[in-house]
Amino acid sequence: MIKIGIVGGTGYTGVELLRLLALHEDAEVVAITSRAESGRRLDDLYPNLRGYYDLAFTEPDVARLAACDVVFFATPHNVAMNLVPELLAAGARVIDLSADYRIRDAELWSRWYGEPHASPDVLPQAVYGLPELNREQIASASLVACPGCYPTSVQLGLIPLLARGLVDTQHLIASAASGASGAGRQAKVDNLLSEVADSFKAYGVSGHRHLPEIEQGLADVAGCPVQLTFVPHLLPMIRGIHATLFARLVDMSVDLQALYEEWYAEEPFVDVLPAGMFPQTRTVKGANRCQIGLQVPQGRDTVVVMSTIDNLVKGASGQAVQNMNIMLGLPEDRGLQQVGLLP
Ligand SMILES: NC(=O)C1=CN([C@@H]2O[C@H](COP(=O)(O)OP(=O)(O)OC[C@H]3O[C@@H](n4cnc5c(N)ncnc54)[C@H](OP(=O)(O)O)[C@@H]3O)[C@@H](O)[C@H]2O)C=CC1
Ligand SMILES: CC(=O)N[C@@H](CCC(=O)OP(=O)(O)O)C(=O)O
Repeated sequence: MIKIGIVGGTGYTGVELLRLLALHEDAEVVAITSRAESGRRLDDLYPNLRGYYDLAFTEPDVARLAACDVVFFATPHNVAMNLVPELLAAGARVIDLSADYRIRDAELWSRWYGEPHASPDVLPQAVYGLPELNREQIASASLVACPGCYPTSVQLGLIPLLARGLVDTQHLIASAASGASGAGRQAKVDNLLSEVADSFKAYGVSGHRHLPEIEQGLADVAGCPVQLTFVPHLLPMIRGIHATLFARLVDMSVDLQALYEEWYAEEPFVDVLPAGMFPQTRTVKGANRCQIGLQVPQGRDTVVVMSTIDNLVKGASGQAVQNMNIMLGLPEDRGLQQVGLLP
């Protein structure tokens, strides 16, 4: 059995890791941390997990975590980057769900996150955990930086167009909407039911911290710098991201539907819908799946791609387990065979 530690076990991505790992036949969670709930049984806080775990939350203790084979960080940014060097030195493999190791350039990271990076020396070891791009490097990585939820949906939606050089790389647009669980479990006025329900709004229009992460990934695929206008929105629902992506075609000779179907044909967790069918957040809810639909309206020169994920699964904890499976040489879908919850 692979021994698993989770730092940040009370948050939404932490408890989603626990839900997925409860049915993973090769993994056993042996350490789970929370400073606020230290000493409390996890099935007391999360009764859906009764019968699956006999564990209580503990303080984050590096020695205890270092004894695990794999440590997940389901913490806000600025936590992993302080503890990871010691864990790597002890021989643990780390999967970080936060943003600490997603951006290769420490200065760029600190510009967007507003503080210096605590372990820039470790950054070159980190592999960006988008399996559809980096499967080989993930397999041998000691440190995997899981992508953010918006970056997963946007990159999976645009990769085939950029890899084939079919669109103008300087005028990409992503209009994306997320459910409220994307903001985490911490109490904030903005996430109260009466603030979120029955309304729809854009936020972070002047610059969201996922922008540099998305541009870094898309530039790698395109082989040149790209410019993206990225506008996130908050949707009055709990789970799900719907990204609508716009790009101007510079080559209109390619059958884009066929390109996407071929590009993702072997990918277990990306589903290209048939022509004329468009994805919904509810059909990927609870599943480690990205569903994509595309259209070139009126046959003009703009392609519109719609990409949906569950922010807590393919956008976070499911993708983290997918990365773990790849790192350990297990079948990639182990523990990840959930079907979307409809309705
Ligand atoms: N929610 C989402 O849809 C997605 C989230 N992410 C990223 O995943 C990470 C976790 O997100 P989410 O689960 O939503 O966050 P939550 O706010 O819901 O949970 C955060 C967890 O981290 C723990 N924690 C907070 N501060 C510290 C600290 N200084 N040291 C140790 N533990 C700490 C908290 O427990 P305690 O304070 O008791 O220790 C809690 O268990 C974040 O970096 C987020 O950006 C990525 C993709 C999607
Ligand atoms: C709805 C909502 O608030 N979503 C979050 C996305 C959180 C996330 O996935 O981001 P990191 O892992 O990069 O912190 C936001 O826009 O900040």
